[in-house]
Amino acid sequence: MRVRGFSVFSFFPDLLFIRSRSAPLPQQVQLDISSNAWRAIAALRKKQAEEEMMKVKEDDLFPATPGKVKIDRALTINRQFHRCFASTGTMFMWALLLIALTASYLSFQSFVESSSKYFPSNWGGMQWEKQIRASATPRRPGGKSVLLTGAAGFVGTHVSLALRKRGDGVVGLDNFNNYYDPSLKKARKAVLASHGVFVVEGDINDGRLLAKLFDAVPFSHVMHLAAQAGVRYAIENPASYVHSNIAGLVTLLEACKSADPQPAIVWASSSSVYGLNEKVPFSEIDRTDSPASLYAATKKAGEEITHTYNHIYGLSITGLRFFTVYGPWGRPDMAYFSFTRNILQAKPITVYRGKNGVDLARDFTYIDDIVKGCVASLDTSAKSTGDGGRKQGPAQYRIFNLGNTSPVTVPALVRILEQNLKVKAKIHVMEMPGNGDVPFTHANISYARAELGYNPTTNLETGLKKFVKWYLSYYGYSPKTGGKDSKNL
Ligand SMILES: O=C(O)[C@H]1O[C@H](OP(=O)(O)OP(=O)(O)OC[C@H]2O[C@@H](n3ccc(=O)[nH]c3=O)[C@H](O)[C@@H]2O)[C@H](O)[C@@H](O)[C@H]1O
Repeated sequence: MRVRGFSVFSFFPDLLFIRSRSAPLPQQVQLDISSNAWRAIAALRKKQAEEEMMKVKEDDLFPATPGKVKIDRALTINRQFHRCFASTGTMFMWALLLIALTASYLSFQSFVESSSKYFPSNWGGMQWEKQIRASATPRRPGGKSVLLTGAAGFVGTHVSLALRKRGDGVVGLDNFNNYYDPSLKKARKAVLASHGVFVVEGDINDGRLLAKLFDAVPFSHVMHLAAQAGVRYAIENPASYVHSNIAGLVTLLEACKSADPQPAIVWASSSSVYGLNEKVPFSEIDRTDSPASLYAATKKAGEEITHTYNHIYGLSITGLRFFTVYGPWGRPDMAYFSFTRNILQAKPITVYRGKNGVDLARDFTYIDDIVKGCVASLDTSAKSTGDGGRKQGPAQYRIFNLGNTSPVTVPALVRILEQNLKVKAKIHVMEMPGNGDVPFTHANISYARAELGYNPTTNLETGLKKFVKWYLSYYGYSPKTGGKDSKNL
């Protein structure tokens, strides 16, 4: 109880008074008490003795007889009130309580303010709402009104454009984070804007923003593509996967479940949920309980979480397991993209190899095929059955593989790039590090074929040719300068 050589009781003898009424003070504390404090205590004790005397007198004046019950009760309340506040010690306790309450209120206020600071509100206002509504309005009879998260991402941009081009209304949402070059995301946004798709800059974890969007527009569908992607980056930044792929997903589902009408939801899961599964090709009914990365684990968690919202709230859910999607406007963190950049800059590339020298293989799937699968999923999704946040009947729940059904090894991918770029790669081969990769992926797409009419038609040679063409034109690569005039390389 000592503060820098002083006793707290020296400053607040009432504290000691309160303490002394209940139990004797430890010797050390008693020694610390100044004579002023003792004088104050003596005065307080005298006052307390007088109060006790008063109490005895009142009890004598108003004995508890049947005829005087009313007066007794009133006086007793008065007396209790008096006792409660008369002692300075008790008053001190009330003051402490008041201070504590005020402090908790202020800290709550600052928590609320800091939460809204975390999600900068560069949204809202009449003009903003007008843009949202215009972008969400379909331009064909029976057109959909889609909220598309991750709209400035690779798959998000392509799906938004496809929907807009056929006359659906699309409002994009993207947080433009810096997982990879945000200028590429801004460039995609500009393309979308030129086609009349408005992209809101915001985070799927911002429940206020989501509520505002659903207030402004009765979205018929949500295409949820916002996520923390990348398998190996989860080693570096695990929290970002939990933030986007779990917390963000739940915040979005909460908004969807409360929306009126409830939208049907189509969202991006991943081939990585098959993890260490060795049965090929991977089928939707295969086990998915051995993820090899945190990314895979969060996508698997997403499948379970969406199932819960389907079961409890009647949300219509379609999960799409994408298989290593590639193409123009792609993701710079992916192998085909970073290999292209390095090959053009005459830098070495690292090609991982599996156990026993076996080449790694992926069921690389071209973006246009994926877009067709996404649009078909929206078109075949049933309505959600919930109303006013409550389920009114069973709702649709589906999961589809969207792959290409023809895996290609990573060295074969490099050879195709070399042919298209007309440059020989400097290849550094190393054993696959144990950081989340799986040796191969291979999709069985018969379910998607039957239900969605999904039919991938682009092989890796054709797809990479289109990618390289886009890459060279986007980055302004000129063979004459050896790429030295390229932007963002
Ligand atoms: O289908 C998915 O669910 C995932 O697909 C994608 O993951 P991956 O299949 O791992 O693609 P990607 O990184 O292009 O590596 C391709 C191959 O190159 C090998 N690889 C990679 C890098 C390198 O430097 N060297 C190398 O050999 C590497 O070992 C691998 O064998 C998405 O990124 C992911 O977000 C998710 O959607």
